[in-house]
Amino acid sequence: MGTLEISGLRKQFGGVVALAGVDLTIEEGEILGVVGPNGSGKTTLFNVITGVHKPTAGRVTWRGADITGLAAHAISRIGIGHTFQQAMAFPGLSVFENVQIASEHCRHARNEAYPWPSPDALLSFVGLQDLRREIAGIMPFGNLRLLGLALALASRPTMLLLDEPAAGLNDKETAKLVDLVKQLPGHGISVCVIDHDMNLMQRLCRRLVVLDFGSKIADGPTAEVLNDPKVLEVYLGGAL
Ligand SMILES: Nc1ncnc2c1ncn2[C@@H]1O[C@H](COP(=O)(O)OP(=O)(O)OP(=O)(O)O)[C@@H](O)[C@H]1O
Repeated sequence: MGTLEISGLRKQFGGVVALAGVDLTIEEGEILGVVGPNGSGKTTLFNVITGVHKPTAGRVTWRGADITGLAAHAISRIGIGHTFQQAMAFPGLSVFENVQIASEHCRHARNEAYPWPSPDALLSFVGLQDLRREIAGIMPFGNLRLLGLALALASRPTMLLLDEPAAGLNDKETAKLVDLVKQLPGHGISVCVIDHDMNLMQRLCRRLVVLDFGSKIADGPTAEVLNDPKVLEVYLGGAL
């Protein structure tokens, strides 16, 4: 049994079918990648898992418990954290104050294996300890992304959903992010990541899922999925 199991997940916005009945398992300790063309349902999948949207049909279970349709704060409390495409820091506060507030807010979340006992420990993990007094709103974009990761980790998750974590980062910043994310399973945090960057996905994920028009069209080892003729044809127009 996986940590997070999704079955028959469907989400419609009026006449638009964003998810057309998706089955998906995220295993303990893995870094799973979800890819697909624009509009294929990736962000909707995250939004339904994290309680931003209620599904039209289907079921989400977490360690065997039905969590379908729970509110976002309840999903966060059981240990499913997420980052946003846009960094969600308080712009007028310092890096340290942002992480302190997030840590304080989530201090009752249960995660016995949580490895960062203080905001400074978290800042040290993401490499922002020397910038702890910087005002978040005037930080360069790459550092803001790292702060976004620290804020997500402050919720003491045992699973983290990352939505396009490397968008807008340069090669050096991306390498740093890859290094950090790859360490997460070793800290007891499973990861599911959405991104368009296949190079990034190959470096991060052993398993890839491909969505197309709200349906899963492939699920397996990354190299196999990227050579699947169906994926090449439907997702990449025949050439990767
Ligand atoms: N809140 C909403 N209201 C109406 N339609 C929506 C809403 N959110 C998503 N959709 C539609 O659902 C479909 C799936 O969108 P979604 O954002 O999940 O795709 P995506 O794979 O994340 O795309 P991208 O790669 O461009 O971020 C699209 O047709 C989109 O227009």
